Amino acid sequence: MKQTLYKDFSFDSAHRLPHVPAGHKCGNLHGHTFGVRVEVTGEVDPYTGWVMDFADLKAVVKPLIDQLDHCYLNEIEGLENPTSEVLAKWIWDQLAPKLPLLSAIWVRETCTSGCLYNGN
Ligand SMILES: Nc1nc2c(c(=O)[nH]1)N=C([C@H](O)[C@H](O)COP(=O)(O)OP(=O)(O)OP(=O)(O)O)CN2
Ligand SMILES: [Zn+2]
Repeated sequence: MKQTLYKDFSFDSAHRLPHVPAGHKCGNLHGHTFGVRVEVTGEVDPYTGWVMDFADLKAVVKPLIDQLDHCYLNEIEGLENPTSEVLAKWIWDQLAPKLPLLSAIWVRETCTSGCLYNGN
């Protein structure tokens, strides 16, 4: 039986979107408390009753979140245009080699806006 687990993280950072039309508010430097949800999908081990330990998931993801926290995202290699879409794929690319069961990355920029990337 396969099931999907998730763990939520957040970080506070600044960004601006350099490719928006002139006058677009997101071309200005601004900040968000970004939300990141990391999902893994796999078989539930019949003995442990879990796909993987939430603590092990956190141990893999937290160092990356710490790298993004309190920084100017545009200065990070690969995040020169840090839309939610670019950020979700960037996070996927960083985590996939370390999390074989990775099945989705959610990035939330505001209470009402976000992005889902599942590696396709
Ligand atoms: N497809 C995308 N569109 C926008 C992105 C993005 O990453 N991908 N990003 C932004 C801005 O960064 C902006 O900070 C968030 O936009 P928005 O949801 O419009 O923010 P609001 O607070 O104005 O939203 P409300 O509708 O007031 O909740 C813009 N677009
Ligand atoms: Zn923004």
